[in-house]
Amino acid sequence: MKIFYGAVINPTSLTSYSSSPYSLIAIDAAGDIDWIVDDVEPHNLQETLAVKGRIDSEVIALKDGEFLIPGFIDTHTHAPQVPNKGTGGQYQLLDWLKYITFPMESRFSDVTFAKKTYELVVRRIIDSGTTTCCYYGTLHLEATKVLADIVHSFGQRAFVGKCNMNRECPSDYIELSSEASMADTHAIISHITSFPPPSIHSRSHELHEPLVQPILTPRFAISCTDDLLSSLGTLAASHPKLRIQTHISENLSEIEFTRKLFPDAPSYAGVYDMFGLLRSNTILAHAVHLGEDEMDLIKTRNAGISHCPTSNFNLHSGVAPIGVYLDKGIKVGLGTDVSGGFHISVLNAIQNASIAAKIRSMQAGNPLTPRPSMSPSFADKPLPIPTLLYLATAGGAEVCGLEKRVGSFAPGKSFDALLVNVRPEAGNIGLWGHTDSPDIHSLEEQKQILDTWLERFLFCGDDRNIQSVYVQGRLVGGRSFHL
Ligand SMILES: Nc1nc2[nH]cnc2c(=O)[nH]1
Ligand SMILES: [Zn+2]
Repeated sequence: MKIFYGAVINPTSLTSYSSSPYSLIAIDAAGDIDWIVDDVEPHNLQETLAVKGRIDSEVIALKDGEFLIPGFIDTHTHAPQVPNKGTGGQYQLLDWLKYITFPMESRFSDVTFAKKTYELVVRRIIDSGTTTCCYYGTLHLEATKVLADIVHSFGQRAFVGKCNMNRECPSDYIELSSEASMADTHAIISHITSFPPPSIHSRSHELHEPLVQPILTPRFAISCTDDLLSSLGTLAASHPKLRIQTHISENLSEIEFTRKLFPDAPSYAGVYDMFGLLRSNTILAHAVHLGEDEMDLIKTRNAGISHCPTSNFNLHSGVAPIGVYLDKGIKVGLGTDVSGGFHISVLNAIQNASIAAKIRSMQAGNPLTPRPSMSPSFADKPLPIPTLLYLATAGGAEVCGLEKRVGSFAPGKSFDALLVNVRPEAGNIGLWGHTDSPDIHSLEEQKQILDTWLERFLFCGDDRNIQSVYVQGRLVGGRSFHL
C-alpha cells in the first residue's frame, strides 16, 4: 500500500473540480486507488490513518507547492511525425501530407530507424505528463509492432494503431491492396493482444483492460477504398471493444475531395457510419467543419471528438466549435496531433484550446463575463479552467472508453497521475507566486492558492514542473524518474 498525503486537484465535471490541500490517497498493490480522504489537516493525520488501519504505513508527504492531478490523456497523435514537428506550417493539410508527412512516414520501413526514433518519442511523451496516449503509427507492420513494444516496456497506457491506407498516397508509401492492409491489421492486433497481462489483479479486475491495446486506424476516408472500409467495418463488428481512430472534417479541400470520392454518402461522418465505423468507441480527430446533421449523427452514435487546436491553427484548418459539441453532450478530449500540431505536450493543447475558444467568443461578439452557473452553455464562450482540466483528463478518458479506469481519482480507478511541482527549485520561476508562510493560510485560502497554481501550471508549466508520472500506480516518468 502506497499512501500520498498532500494537495490534490480532481476533475469532477465539465464545470468543476474538487481540491484539497490535505488529501490522503491510498494505492493498492495493483496500482488502483483504494481510498481517498480529503481535508485531513496535519493535526488529524495520525487519527485518520488509525481509522483506516494504516498507522504504520509509510506516507509520501508532498511539499508545499506540490500537488497531484490525474495524468493527461492525448486522444490523438502521430508518433512517426515527431521528427517533423515544427516544420511544414506553410502548407494546408493535403499538401502538407504530400510534401512533409508521407516522406517522413515512409522512412519507417527501416525498423532500426523506427526503434531509435520511437524510443525517444515515447520517452518524451511520457515525461511530458501523458499517461494515456492514442498513437497513430505508419502503415508498416514491423515498425508499428516496435512502437507498441516500446510503449508496453515503458509502462504507458496507450492505444497503438497501424494505418490503413490503400489509395491517394505516394507509390512508395501505400498499401497494395485491401487484403494486404487487412492482413497486417490482423497481425498487429494479434501482436498487441499477446502482450502479457499485469501480474497483480485487484478487486476491480473485471474492469482491467491491458495497458496497451490495438486500435483500428483507417487514416482518413480519402486514403481508404470502399472495399477496405467495408472490411474494417466487418472486423470492428466482431470486436465491439476494439477502439477506432480516424480523422474527420479537418480542412475544406479535404471535405470536398471526400464528398467526391464517396458520392453516395450523406456526409463525411456518414462515410464512416455507412461502413460501421462510427460507434461509441470511435475517436474522431479534428471535427472543425461538421454540419449540424453530422453533429447529431456523432451524438447518436456516441462517438468522441479529439480536439486538436494547435494543429488546427498550424495547418490553417480552422477553429473547431468545441463549445457547441459540449452543449450537445458530445464527448470531447484533447489531442496534440503532432506534427500537424508542433508540440507533444497536452499542456500546449490546453493552452491552444483556451485560445481557440476565446477566438470563437470574440468572433461571436460575446463579452468576457463569467458564465452564470445556472445556465451552463459553452457555445462560443471561453472555456473555464475546470473545463480545460476536464477535457485533458476525464473528457479524454470518455473519448477512449476508459472513464471507469482513469481521468479522475476515485476508489477502484487506476492511479494514473502527475505529481506537479511549482516550487521555485523546479526552475520554472513565476509559477510559485506566494511568499508568505503557508501556515498562516486558512483551508479556504490554501484552496485559492491551489487554484492559482493549477492555472499557472496549465498555461506556463512544462516538463520542469512534472516531477513524477504514474501509470497504474507505477512511476514511469517525470523528473524524479531520471534521478
Ligand atoms: N492532421 C492530420 N490530418 C490527417 N489526415 C490524414 N492524415 C493526417 C495526418 O497525418 N495528420
Ligand atoms: Zn492526425
